[in-house]
Amino acid sequence: MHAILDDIQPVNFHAGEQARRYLDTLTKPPGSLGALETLAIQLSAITGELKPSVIPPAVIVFAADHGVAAEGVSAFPQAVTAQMVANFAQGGAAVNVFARQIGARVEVVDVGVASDITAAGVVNAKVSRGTANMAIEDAMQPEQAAEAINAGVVAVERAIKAGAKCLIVGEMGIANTTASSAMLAVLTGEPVASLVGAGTGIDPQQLTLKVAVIERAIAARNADSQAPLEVLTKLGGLEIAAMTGAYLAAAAHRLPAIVDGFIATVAALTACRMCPAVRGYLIFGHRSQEPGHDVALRALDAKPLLDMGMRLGEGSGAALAYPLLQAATAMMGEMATFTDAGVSDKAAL
Ligand SMILES: O=C(O)c1ccc[n+]([C@@H]2O[C@H](COP(=O)([O-])O)[C@@H](O)[C@H]2O)c1
Ligand SMILES: Cc1cc2nc[nH]c2cc1C
Repeated sequence: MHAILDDIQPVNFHAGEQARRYLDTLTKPPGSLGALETLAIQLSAITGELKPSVIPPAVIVFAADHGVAAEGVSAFPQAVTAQMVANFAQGGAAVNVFARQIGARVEVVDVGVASDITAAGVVNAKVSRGTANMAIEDAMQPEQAAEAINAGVVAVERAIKAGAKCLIVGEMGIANTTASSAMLAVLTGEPVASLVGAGTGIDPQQLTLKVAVIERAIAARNADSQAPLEVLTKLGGLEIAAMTGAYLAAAAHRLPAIVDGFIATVAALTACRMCPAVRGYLIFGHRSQEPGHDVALRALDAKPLLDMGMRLGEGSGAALAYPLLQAATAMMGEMATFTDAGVSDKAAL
C-alpha cells in the first residue's frame, strides 16, 4: 500500500490549462458548454492529453458483508449480498444493464462475502467472511484492511491491463451504509443523526436504532479522526477498503475514476485523506438520496454530475454519468475551431 501511495502524483495542471485555452478556440461562445468544459479540463489534467479517450470504461463491483448487520440496521437480510453477487455474475442487476449500455465489462470481486460464492466469473479475493460487528469489536484487523485495499489495487491494475481508460467502481454489501455513516461521522466530525439515512429502506424506528448503534460503535472503537486507515479498519468494511484501494490505484495510474453514491464517496474521502492528490482524479457521477452523501461531497468540495434521486449503489449512478465524460472528450476531439470552420470569433470591441 505504501508503494501505491508513493506512485501518486497530482494531476497535470498545465495540461488542464492547455485544454481550457483550446476550449475557447472551438465554435461556441466561451464557457457555453458549462460543466462539460470543466469535465474536459479535468480529463486533460488527469491524462496529460489535450484530446484524451475514456473508451473503454471498466466497471468493478466489490462485495462484502458486515458483522454489524446482526444489530438489525438494514431493511434486507445479509444473505442478499451473496444473492446479488450471483445476480451480477448472471448480468441481471441494474449495473449490468447500464454497463451494457456504455460498453463496459463488469467484474465482480468478492472481498468478504459471508458465504461461499459459487457463481462462475466472480473474482475470489475473500479476506474474511464479513467484518466483525463494530458495535462489539473492531470491524477489521489492520492486516485485513491492508489485504482488502490491495485487492482493490490489483483489480484496477487488471482492468488497466485489459485496456480500461475510465474506472467505475461499485459496491454491494448489506449494512454498508451503517459502516460508511460511522466512518463519515468520525472523518468529518459531523453528528451521526445528521448523516444517517434509510439505506435500503428502513422504517423510522429502525433508523433510531441505526443511529444508536453507530454512536455506540464510534464511542467504543475510539478511532483517531486524523488517521483515515484506522477509521477504515475499526469502522469500515472490506468492500469499502477495496474501493479505497481502487481510487488510490486509479490516481497512481492517471486514470479517471467516476465515484458512485454514498458508500463510494466515503471510500473516496478515505483515499483523499490518505493522499490528497487523489482528489484530482475523481469525477463525481451522481448525488445519492442518502443524506450523508451531501456531507461526504461537501468534505471533498465535489459537485456531482447527475441528480436522479437514486440510492442503489453497485456503481449504477457512476455508469449513468459515464456518457457525459464521453461527450466531453468527443467535444475536444471532434469539434471544429473558429479557424477550421471559418466562423467569426467574438467581435473585438
Ligand atoms: O450508493 C448509495 O448511495 C446507496 C445508498 C443506499 C443503499 N445502497 C446500497 O444498499 C446496500 C446498503 O444498504 P443498507 O441499508 O443495507 O445499509 C448496499 O448494497 C449499497 O450498495 C447504496
Ligand atoms: C436487492 C438489492 C440490490 C442492491 N444493490 C445494491 N445494494 C442492494 C441492496 C438490495 C437489497
